[in-house]
Amino acid sequence: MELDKMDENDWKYHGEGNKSLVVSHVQHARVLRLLKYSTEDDENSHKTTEQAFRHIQNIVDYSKNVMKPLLGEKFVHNGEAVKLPIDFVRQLSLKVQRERPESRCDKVMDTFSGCALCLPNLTQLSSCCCFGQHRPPLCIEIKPKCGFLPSSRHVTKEIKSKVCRFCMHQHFKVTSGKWKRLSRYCPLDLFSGYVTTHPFWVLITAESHFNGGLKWKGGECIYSCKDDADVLQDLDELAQHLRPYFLPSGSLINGHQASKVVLNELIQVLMSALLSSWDCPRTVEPRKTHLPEGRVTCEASILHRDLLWNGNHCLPKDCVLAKILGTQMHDNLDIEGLNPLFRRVEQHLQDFPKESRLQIDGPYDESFLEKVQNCPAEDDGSIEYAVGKVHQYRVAMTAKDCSIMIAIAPCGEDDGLDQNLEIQPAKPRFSYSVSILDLDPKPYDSIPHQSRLDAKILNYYLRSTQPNHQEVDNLELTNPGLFLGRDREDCTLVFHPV
Ligand SMILES: O=P(O)(O)O[C@@H]1[C@@H](OP(=O)(O)O)[C@H](OP(=O)(O)O)[C@H](O)[C@H](OP(=O)(O)O)[C@H]1OP(=O)(O)O
Ligand SMILES: Nc1ncnc2c1ncn2[C@@H]1O[C@H](COP(=O)(O)OP(=O)(O)OP(=O)(O)O)[C@@H](O)[C@H]1O
Repeated sequence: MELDKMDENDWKYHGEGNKSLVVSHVQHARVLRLLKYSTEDDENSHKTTEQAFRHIQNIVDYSKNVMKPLLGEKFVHNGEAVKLPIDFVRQLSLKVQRERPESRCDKVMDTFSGCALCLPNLTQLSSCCCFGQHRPPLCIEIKPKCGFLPSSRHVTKEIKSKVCRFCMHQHFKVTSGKWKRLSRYCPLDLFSGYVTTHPFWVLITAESHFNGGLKWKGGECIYSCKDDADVLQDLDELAQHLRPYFLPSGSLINGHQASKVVLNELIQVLMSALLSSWDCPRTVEPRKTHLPEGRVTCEASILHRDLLWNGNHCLPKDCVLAKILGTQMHDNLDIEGLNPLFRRVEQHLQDFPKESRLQIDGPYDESFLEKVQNCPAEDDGSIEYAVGKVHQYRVAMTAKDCSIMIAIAPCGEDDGLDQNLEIQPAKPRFSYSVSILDLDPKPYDSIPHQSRLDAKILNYYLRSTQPNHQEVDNLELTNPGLFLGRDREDCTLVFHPV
């Protein structure tokens, strides 16, 4: 990429989240991730080039030096911070504006600093995998969210050890209007290690709202979740795109039946990608990560509880889900247990305002990772313990909010597969790559907000499911949310390690 010859016509809108907007190159497998600012946030919108560059460099350092060692070299692409010509950024901003979803337009793209994060386009496999193939790669993005129930002795509300945060939180989201309806996705189903197609069905259809459902073919978005969409019609359309990949050209199956077959094939590939032990030779039975008893079932999940209870709860060691779950579990005190430690750090910073060795806002280097990994097991009253726990909590928050991209491509017998695993769920054969994205550091000063949010989520959930509930806090509550539908049949498939 020649930074002095940037042309906005070479880039197109790709997607965005709460904090960044992403454009992809029309020819090369690169994306630029630009910062976004709230229109009301004057202070941030005028971040200087140096400040914005530092901010993006912090993201790179955090991905590279902290999240990559925790999540695995193979899954994380940290990218590089770049400075772009300001005219290019302004033209780009005008160009992409009409493509942006209305729900994201409460924020504007940063056109002041000229800084961005340049990353590989993870919706496209590296060329070696598609060698000799005419079909473009497919890609599915999912956002798994938090996959365990807290077991901390600091948790004061019993419901938190029964119903997972995602299932409780969605009642609040529906009530506040962020989501139009409840989803049947429960992260604990996905992370349970009990192999069933249910969470995958939910994830690849519109049922999961923003927690999945984005699909690309050759880098072009072919399907995204819409709140008001006709799910069945949309799925048939999606299946049309997928048909050439999963059904032989002469196949006579048509209509909904064909859609079901094709989507099931896709799910098999997804399951293999998410549950493959990447560090194990494929001929060896993968080692398993056993999940703590009693922490794997969420009472709000629609998956049959007896199935989960009878299951052997383990994820193949080193599969992407085990890596993410392990990192999420660095939050082992829960926000309730973290609060007093956060206050200890605050007090210390008040007493020693020039203190920088705690690395609250970085640098995110080996020494930061050391604080995360070598935090004392018991509270010895020290500032080291408190800051270690705060850092662990922030690392866990990042892992609870990351997304997974699974890019898959059909491959012929002789294709070079290099680092990508090859699987054979059915003919034809596929290769795939798995990446984890959105690994930004979560701000230290968002911890008090997390604490308030925790109480709010709990109250909304109890209020909407238990009419006689007494408030946990004196928060103002309105409109109880809806209840989960439990009418969906599930289909269980046997998973064979590859
Ligand atoms: O609090 P949550 O669990 O709703 O997560 C937020 C996400 O909502 P989600 O549930 O995925 O729809 C939210 O995603 P959306 O904007 O809803 O796509 C953000 O990722 C937010 O992180 P940040 O403030 O941008 O760093 C996320 O906030 P934190 O990870 O900082 O809590
Ligand atoms: N390297 C990449 N390759 C392809 N697509 C990407 C890449 N990085 C991000 N995207 C796309 O852009 C979207 C927004 O990026 P990202 O999730 O990093 O934004 P965010 O604002 O940090 O999100 P959040 O709302 O979680 O804070 C992603 O959901 C994904 O679809």
